[in-house]
Amino acid sequence: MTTDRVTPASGVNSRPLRATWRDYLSLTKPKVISLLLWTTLTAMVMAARGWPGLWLLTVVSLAGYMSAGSAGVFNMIIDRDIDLKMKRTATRPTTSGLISTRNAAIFGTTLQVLSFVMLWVWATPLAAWMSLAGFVTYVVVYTLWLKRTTWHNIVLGGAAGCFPPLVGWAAVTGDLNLFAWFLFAIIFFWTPVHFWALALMIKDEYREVGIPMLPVVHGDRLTVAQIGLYAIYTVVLSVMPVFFREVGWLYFLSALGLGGLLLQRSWGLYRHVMAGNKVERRVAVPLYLYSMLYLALLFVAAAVDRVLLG
Ligand code: HEM
Ligand SMILES: CC(C)=CCC/C(C)=C/CC/C(C)=C/COP(=O)(O)OP(=O)(O)O
Repeated sequence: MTTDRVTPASGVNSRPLRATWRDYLSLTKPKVISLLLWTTLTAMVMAARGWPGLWLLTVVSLAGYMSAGSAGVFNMIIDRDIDLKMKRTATRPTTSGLISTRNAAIFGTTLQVLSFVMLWVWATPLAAWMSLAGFVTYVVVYTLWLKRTTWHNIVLGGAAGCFPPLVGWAAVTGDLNLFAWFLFAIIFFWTPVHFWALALMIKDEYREVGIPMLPVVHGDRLTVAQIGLYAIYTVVLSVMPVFFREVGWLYFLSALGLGGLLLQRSWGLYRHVMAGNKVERRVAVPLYLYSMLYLALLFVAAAVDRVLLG
């Protein structure tokens, strides 16, 4: 049973601990959201081919944060049993009982409802629907359904993280074009590279709690091969918008340069593991960290290109 209040484990001070706003904020996974929001805001600039306006940027940033944050809250409620057993997640307020399930659910619901209304009223209804679709995909498709049942969880459930650029695009134009769907697809193929590089390092924790992540189910070799494949898909897909004249040479060169580094790091990890070595942090961490820089810079390049050359 989770409670609203917990007492310090030491027992020295019996004063009950109360959750602060920082604890509630931590339920929203702020660091992950920073990159999700980055893809939303840069997509807005791409859609507007310029400055989308301070008001719209502010509304979408706030509402986007609240929607993705709400998804994080429900993910932490649903997963509190396994989060409790993994070192990385054991201290989350939902697992320690610092924030009760009921309070977390009220918080998450409030964020989602407010976000939907804000996007509907001050952006566009399609932006509100796209945001809700991201929420449902993360909470229902990924967390409730796929995460515990199949190693395809990341590829299919990862679609959740592809919605933020659609939210941004729809907020500016009221609809979605082919280029917006390219942005969706780039994140779709990027996600396995991002996550499996990390999963290789924390697979023992996933094994212990019975989560069928790819390295747990099929081992390191197949995982690095899949990472390499998805890195190739990502890079190929990232240059395709150029051939549809959606972006120009500035983006093209950036996508090739950034993509080249993604392939190089994936190849390094592949060779390391295929040579019979155990996965080491010094080869997996750089790929995991670079994957985030890659996505952030690729989206900047597309935005700058469409503003300057569009
Ligand atoms: C199925 C999809 C995804 C899974 C399973 C996943 C999983 C993870 C995990 C387990 C971490 C480690 C966080 C920690 O240390 O607590 C992480 C970090 C991160 N992820 Fe993802 N991720 C996914 C998609 C995304 C997407 C779509 C984005 C943004 C576009 C993203 C951005 C980040 C960022 C910025 C971090 C670093 C956070 C930090 O330093 O604490 N992730 N991800
Ligand atoms: C538009 C919109 C609302 C989109 C929402 C998309 C969203 C919140 C994506 C987050 C992806 C993510 C952090 C997955 C990790 O979950 P996990 O359960 O595997 O990680 P954990 O073990 O750290 O909890």
